[in-house]
Amino acid sequence: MPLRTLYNMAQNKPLVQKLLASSYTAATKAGKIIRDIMSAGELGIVEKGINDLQTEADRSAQCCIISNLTREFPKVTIIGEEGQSQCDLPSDWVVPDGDAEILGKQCPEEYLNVKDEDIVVWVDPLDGTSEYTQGLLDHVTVLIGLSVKGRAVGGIIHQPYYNYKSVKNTEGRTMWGLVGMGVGGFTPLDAPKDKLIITTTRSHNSPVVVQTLEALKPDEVVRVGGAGHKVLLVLEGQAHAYLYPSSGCKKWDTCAPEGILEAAGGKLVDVHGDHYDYHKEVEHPNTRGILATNRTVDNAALLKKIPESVVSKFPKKQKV
Ligand SMILES: Nc1ncnc2c1ncn2[C@@H]1O[C@H](COP(=O)(O)O)[C@@H](O)[C@H]1OP(=O)(O)O
Ligand SMILES: [Mg+2]
Repeated sequence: MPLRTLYNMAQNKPLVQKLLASSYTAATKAGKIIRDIMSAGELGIVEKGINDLQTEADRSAQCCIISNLTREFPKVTIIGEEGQSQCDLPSDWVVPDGDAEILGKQCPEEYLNVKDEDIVVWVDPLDGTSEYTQGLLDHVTVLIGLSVKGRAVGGIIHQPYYNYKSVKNTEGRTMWGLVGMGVGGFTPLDAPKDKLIITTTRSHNSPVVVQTLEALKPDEVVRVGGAGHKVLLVLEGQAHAYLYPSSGCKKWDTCAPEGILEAAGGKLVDVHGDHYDYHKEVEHPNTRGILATNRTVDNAALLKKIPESVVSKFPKKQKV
């Protein structure tokens, strides 16, 4: 599409739709940066905490996403995993346009009057950092989540190494979702009937995770890295549920996955069945654990199988 046409199209669109479209192109560019840094071989690994790494790819991908979005949406709050420090955006990391497919959609009515101050964007520039450093590249995702008035309503999951084992020089894939508008870049699928497949952490295991899995008696446990990757397995029916009874994940790990999953008819809640809040003052850790389910799964029925001795370890959401 000619650039001028795309520009005019974007001008007339509501803020949430423009943000989603620009997040799509920013996440895709961040994926290219992540692949380039891996190819160059200088990962620049820093230990942020116990079992918590950061690489040059995390830093550069965040620089690309936050700088591009801040340039276009200076009044929107954007919170990134790697802090808020400003960076100089190289000219070839600038993404001038949003995604044309998203901009071409009809925006649901509920977003028409959403203002800058109603939105918080949660950015995980590289989810699955330990797996990235270990060469488990298909576990890596770039996550940009959109929350409106505290609820996760949509976002982008970009998988920079999608099919990299079979496709030479893969450019990855970029998936989007917005509650009320639908999803794109992938096909949501039902989980298989008559069995239970649960995906959970591979790099942050704990006795509570093991105890909970035993109680749910799954037919199969799929241990992979990254919150984004695990929710993709749920979205595409390769797992019925993503279970993580732990407080390790943060808001930037779950905002985009939750928004896209809910746009596809699934659900992501804490171990008590409550949604997380994503407003700008909220604490970053998801201290109440996670259960995300495929659109065909009865989330509440699965929650009931989590033993009370596990559920009681997690605080309940404070009602306001
Ligand atoms: N204990 C923890 N410390 C730091 N990050 C964690 C922890 N547990 C989970 N995470 C984050 O949540 C994501 C999902 O966890 P897991 O892969 O263990 O299921 C991880 O990719 C990691 O994000 P990141 O890789 O962006 O630091
Ligand atoms: Mg993460």
